[in-house]
Amino acid sequence: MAPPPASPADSADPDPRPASASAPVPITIPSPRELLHHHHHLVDRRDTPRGRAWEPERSRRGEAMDGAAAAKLVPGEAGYVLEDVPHVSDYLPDLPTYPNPLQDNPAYSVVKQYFVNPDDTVCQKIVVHKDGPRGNHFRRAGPRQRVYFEPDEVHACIVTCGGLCPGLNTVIREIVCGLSDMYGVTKILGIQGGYRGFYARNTTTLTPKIVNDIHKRGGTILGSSRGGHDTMKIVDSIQDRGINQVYVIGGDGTQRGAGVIFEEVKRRGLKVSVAGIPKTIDNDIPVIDKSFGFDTAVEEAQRAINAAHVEAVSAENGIGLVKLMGRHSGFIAHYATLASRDVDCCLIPESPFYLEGEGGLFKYIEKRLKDDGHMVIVVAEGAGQKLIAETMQSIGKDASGNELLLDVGLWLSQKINEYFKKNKMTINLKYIDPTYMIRAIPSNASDNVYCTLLAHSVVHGAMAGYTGFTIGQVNGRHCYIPFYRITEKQNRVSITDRMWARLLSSTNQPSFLCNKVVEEAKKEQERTAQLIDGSPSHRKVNEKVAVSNSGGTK
Ligand SMILES: Nc1ncnc2c1ncn2[C@@H]1O[C@H](COP(=O)(O)OP(=O)(O)OP(=O)(O)O)[C@@H](O)[C@H]1O
Ligand SMILES: O=P(O)(O)OC[C@H]1O[C@](O)(CO)[C@@H](O)[C@@H]1O
Ligand SMILES: [Mg+2]
Repeated sequence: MAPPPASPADSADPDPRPASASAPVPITIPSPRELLHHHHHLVDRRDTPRGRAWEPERSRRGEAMDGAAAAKLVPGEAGYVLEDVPHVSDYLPDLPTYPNPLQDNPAYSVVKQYFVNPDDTVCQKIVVHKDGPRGNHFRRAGPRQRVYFEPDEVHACIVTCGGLCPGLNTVIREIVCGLSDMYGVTKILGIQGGYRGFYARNTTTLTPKIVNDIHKRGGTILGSSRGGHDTMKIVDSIQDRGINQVYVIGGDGTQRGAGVIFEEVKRRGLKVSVAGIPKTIDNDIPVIDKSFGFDTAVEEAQRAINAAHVEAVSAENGIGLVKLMGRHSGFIAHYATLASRDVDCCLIPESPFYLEGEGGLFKYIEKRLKDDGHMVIVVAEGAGQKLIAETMQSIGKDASGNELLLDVGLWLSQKINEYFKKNKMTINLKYIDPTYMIRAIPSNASDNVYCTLLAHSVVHGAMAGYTGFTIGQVNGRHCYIPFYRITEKQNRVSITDRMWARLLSSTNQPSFLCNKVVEEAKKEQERTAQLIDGSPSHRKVNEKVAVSNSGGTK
């Protein structure tokens, strides 16, 4: 039988969050827009491609931004700021806590210092200057000595939303096994078909036995969907079913949806942890080191690039053209190109290119064919969309409001063929589109381990009562990140970064950049660096703290 609950007041709990008496008192800064004013994405995202994507649900997005408005910023010495995540006890202050059952688990009890220190945080910016501020930190993930849910009390659910990605089934498996093996939880529901499954589909019971083999399969055993996020119906379903831990696996849209669910759960005063596991094959989620499935995608892309290379070298003036995924962020194309070394040109959404004239793509292809007799081009699906739109009509949006892309691969094939026909030069172009084949495979070994750790860390967080957070690896350490930090901007390839320069030097392709584009890209990088550094906002936080400590006003 579980030991009786200890009241938060009299327990000698070394962890539970409003931490020890000596720890800095968390302050709630009412307006992060003010604190993070230099970060334009937070102000109004209606004009950004992503902002537009959510227009049908703008009111909900508005609510999600309230999560940011209640940012829990805890300042410390030398410009240190902890950007903390919400906790169920923030709005339900008298909840009992329980000893973590892991302490009696033979597998884990041998680990020295198994429970993480409650004061551990993970810094967002790993490279700092001697006199620079220590910067932004997130709460370190991991098991706490005391938890806010008894195993018998937990009724968890898992949902997967958005596009497929290698590793989804591994994450599902490891949430189920983590809950069961580490915490003795037995009630776990699978929500079918994404968010709409909460109110429009039957649920599936998930047990370690049922999920035992699923990591060997691609896709998600729960199914997924776009659109259909009806907050009220979803939270009604959570409430009616008595669900108290919600694990949401998905991309930026999904995490935004989870943020809204969290706000509504909080408004209703429910003891429910809402936790996200970021998923996107595009690797476009900010803050975290990389998203799961990305490694697998880059590895699988090699097969398509190899095929393109073989085709190209075997024909007269052979051109192998491979399209890879990457709606707004060209990471897969970038890394697959760097890994392969057979690629002569990589085109990504972040780096505009042009076809005609000196320094354009056609002249470069011509030169490559004259020099080598063949070439391989990798293009990310979101590349060149503006160019294509000059001659083709937009094809609308998907159910979630994401702009549907025009097929850059087909368009480019046609343009290249036309150009060389006009110039009376024989070419043999083979276009390979492996996009869905790459996305649908199971995760590789390294992603399997990554997914396992993410799943276990998210379970520890929910059991400890944290909510409104996404689990993420930052500088190699797992931590709990507030939803709004994951959704406020997009991770994109920086074309003024050393990594992109490495690619340019490996392919020898033209940079296609005029000075104006380079300057704009540098400014954007500067803005992003400031956000990551957080120095202006941290100074503001510290100023505010100093003012409130001295009782003064400014
Ligand atoms: N602002 C929002 N508020 C509430 N729900 C949202 C919001 N944005 C997206 N969603 C919901 O999240 C789900 C997934 O969104 P979307 O289809 O954009 O995929 P995603 O999670 O971004 O993943 P990916 O783009 O990597 O495939 C959809 O059901 C959508 O309705
Ligand atoms: O599954 P769908 O709706 O065709 O979406 C494809 C999109 O999903 C992603 O795989 C993930 O966002 C993108 O790379 C791609 O543009
Ligand atoms: Mg998305």
